[in-house]
Amino acid sequence: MVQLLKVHGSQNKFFILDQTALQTKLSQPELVALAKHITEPETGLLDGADGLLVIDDSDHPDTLGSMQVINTDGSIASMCGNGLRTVSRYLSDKFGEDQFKVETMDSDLHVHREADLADNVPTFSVEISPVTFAKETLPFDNLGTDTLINKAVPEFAPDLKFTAISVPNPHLISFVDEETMHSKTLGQLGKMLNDPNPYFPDGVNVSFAQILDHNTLFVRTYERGVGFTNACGTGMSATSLAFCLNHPEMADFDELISVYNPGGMVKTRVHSRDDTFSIDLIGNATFTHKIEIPEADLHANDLEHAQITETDEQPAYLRFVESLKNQLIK
Ligand SMILES: N[C@H](CCC[C@H](N)C(=O)O)C(=O)O
Repeated sequence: MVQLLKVHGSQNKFFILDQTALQTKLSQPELVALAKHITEPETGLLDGADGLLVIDDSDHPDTLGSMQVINTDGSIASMCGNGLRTVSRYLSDKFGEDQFKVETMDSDLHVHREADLADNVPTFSVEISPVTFAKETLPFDNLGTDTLINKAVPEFAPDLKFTAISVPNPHLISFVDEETMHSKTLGQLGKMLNDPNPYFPDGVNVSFAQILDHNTLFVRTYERGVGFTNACGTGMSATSLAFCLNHPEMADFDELISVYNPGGMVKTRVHSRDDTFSIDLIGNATFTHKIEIPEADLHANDLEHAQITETDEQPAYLRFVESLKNQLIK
């Protein structure tokens, strides 16, 4: 029997599979097939999820493992901020370390355990980097510019300004008012830029942000390869950087920024050192279910015999979200 986990960061939900626990690791096609199946709301497990996080060994210095990110459509992402917090907790529990690195597609990222955000809400801080604005790194094209920083793009939306950042997965960000936040614009733009289009050939995660107060945002994201999620860790991180760059009167580098989202809240801290940026993403790493399944069934992508045990962490997380509402209302 093999154990998988169902986890979330700000209720951006994932399944975690640790390849090192298998007699025979799943092949890449088997991993992609499993990701597309297990995350399906109807035919998957536990009403599905926003992706599959695959943990494996790493021989890089100071790392305790590697993370691969597979979206619900089977596409591979170079990074996942909410997911990396849950992978960090898994590796921390497995090896008894609280500060280490995790190998990801583009770089080995520093992670460490933080004090719990609330009772029974385990919390981690993860490094989001490398950060670039160059169009080749997203990639984007046909926008008449090599970098897109707080610029109008009428082709996207008539009266919004946009910022494009890769962290290193691709993000397109716009600061909007309440009415625009709750309009159909985000969904329409997210779909347009993730269907075949002349601007983002690999697609892009699209985030709308509302400035609530000094160092305080609300962010909603339409994710590449997934669609709307409760939160997008790399999206909230990239948006925090855009916040510091585009609204310096409302946001401070090196200070904690509270980023509320439909799934809860995370904190970010944006660092700028001689023209390179990185972001600390701090938030919950909640494990909601343990799943036991025969290894052969995993290879066969057969979920019929999965045995599921719920943990006591989701009620604790919901109490944390409830406490936020009181904070926000003040
Ligand atoms: N959909 C993203 C990957 C997951 C990122 C998100 N879930 C996060 O927490 O950063 C992409 O294709 O770039």
